[in-house]
Amino acid sequence: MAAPAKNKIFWGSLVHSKTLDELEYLHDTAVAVDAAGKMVAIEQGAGDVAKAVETLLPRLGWAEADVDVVKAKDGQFFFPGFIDTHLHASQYPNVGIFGNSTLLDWLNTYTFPLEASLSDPAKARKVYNRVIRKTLSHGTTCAAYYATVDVASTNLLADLCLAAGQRALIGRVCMDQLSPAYYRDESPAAALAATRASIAYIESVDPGMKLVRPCLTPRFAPSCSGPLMRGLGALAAERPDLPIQTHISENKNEIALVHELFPPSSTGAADDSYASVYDAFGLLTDRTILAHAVHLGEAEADLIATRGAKVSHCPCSNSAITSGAARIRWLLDKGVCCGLGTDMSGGYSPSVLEAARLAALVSRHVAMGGDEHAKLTVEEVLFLATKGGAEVVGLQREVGGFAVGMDWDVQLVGLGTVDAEGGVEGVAEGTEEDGNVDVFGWESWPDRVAKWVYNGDDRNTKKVWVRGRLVHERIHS
Ligand SMILES: Nc1nc2[nH]cnc2c(=O)[nH]1
Ligand SMILES: [Zn+2]
Repeated sequence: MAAPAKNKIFWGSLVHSKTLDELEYLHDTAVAVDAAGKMVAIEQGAGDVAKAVETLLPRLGWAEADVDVVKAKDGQFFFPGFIDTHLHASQYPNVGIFGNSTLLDWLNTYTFPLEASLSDPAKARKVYNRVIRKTLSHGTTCAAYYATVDVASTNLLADLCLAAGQRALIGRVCMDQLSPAYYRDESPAAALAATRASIAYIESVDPGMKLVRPCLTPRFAPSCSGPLMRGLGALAAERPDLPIQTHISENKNEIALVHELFPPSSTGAADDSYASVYDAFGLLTDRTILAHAVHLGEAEADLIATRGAKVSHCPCSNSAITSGAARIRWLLDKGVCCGLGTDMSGGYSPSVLEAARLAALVSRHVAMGGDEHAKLTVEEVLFLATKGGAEVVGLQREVGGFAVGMDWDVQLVGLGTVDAEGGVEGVAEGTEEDGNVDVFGWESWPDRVAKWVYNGDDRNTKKVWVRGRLVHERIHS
């Protein structure tokens, strides 16, 4: 049996987003985290870890023996865990396998056969365990997962997230049309019953939805009939505590298909936009996570902003399967809340840091198209990866930054050797385990963070906690 959770005090440098375009650097800072994983005190400027502990213990009424102290080495920093706002756990074995396909042929060729095969519980266990471990090792403390149509394996994903300690939204995929007969819900009623069954199971294994929560998941408009979307809209109204996730406007052929399948005369929508289809079925809400949003028109982007729906930007996937370049600055300027998604396996990388880097690069391609204002900074992509993502998944009060009352969902980042003190014991400077980022010691903190964003990887993610529980540690940390 696992040892009971203890109170903890973390000490060192902390970096997090203050606003979209500003990072805050807190040095010589101690954070007290109670046994439930909540930050209960933040103390700056004690001078060293011992003095910080000495100050905090009597104030909190904690005995020294009941507290674990975790000190970041010089040059290391605590950073909020990443939020992956869109990924398909069931597609993980296919990362990197997409050839020259685009969305609709990619789904039929690569994706549906793999997802269908995960109704084999042994295979699902293997795939889900791997994707959880891999994303944790890249600092993803919270993931908005799509599982498959199959209820049992969807429920298994929730079980495995709980066991590994990863915070997650778990979506049983709803789809009752336009996929092969071997992989779809039999009817709208069957899809709704299966969704309810999965919700009930996930609530039973994590009653307070402390770590995992069910997420209503109409795959995307083309694979859901009108009656299924209407039923899901009704369920969304019945359960205002549950998030909703789907795809929107990723690929031009997909959009043409939506126009064909859902003319406004069939839905009662105000116009023929993709967003209006979801809106007509009650699925465009402030709890809705819309992945991609690449080819939105002006009016539908305004509708998304008005409804308070959120966007998951997936630059790796949008580039890999040549969907297009999403205009994130344009969406942010409209007040649309955005986060980042790896969208495995449309995207090939499990890393939200990579997604941040690609968000910066794709924004430069948008800028090269004529809109200089489109460029996203290091500060902005890190905001999307953490605070923005937290709001996208509806957990902005719990995670995404450092504040009393929030949960300790945090990664410890260590860059290449800074000096004898900051280096990692047993790791020689410039070796593979030292990582891809070389820090010479004269860089400012913003420059170090920029080097991490552009050159970092999982070797820099030394430790990861969710709700105060250590859920990943590199051998050399
Ligand atoms: N990228 C991506 N887009 C989709 N649209 C519908 N299903 C999918 C999916 O699995 N991946
Ligand atoms: Zn997707």
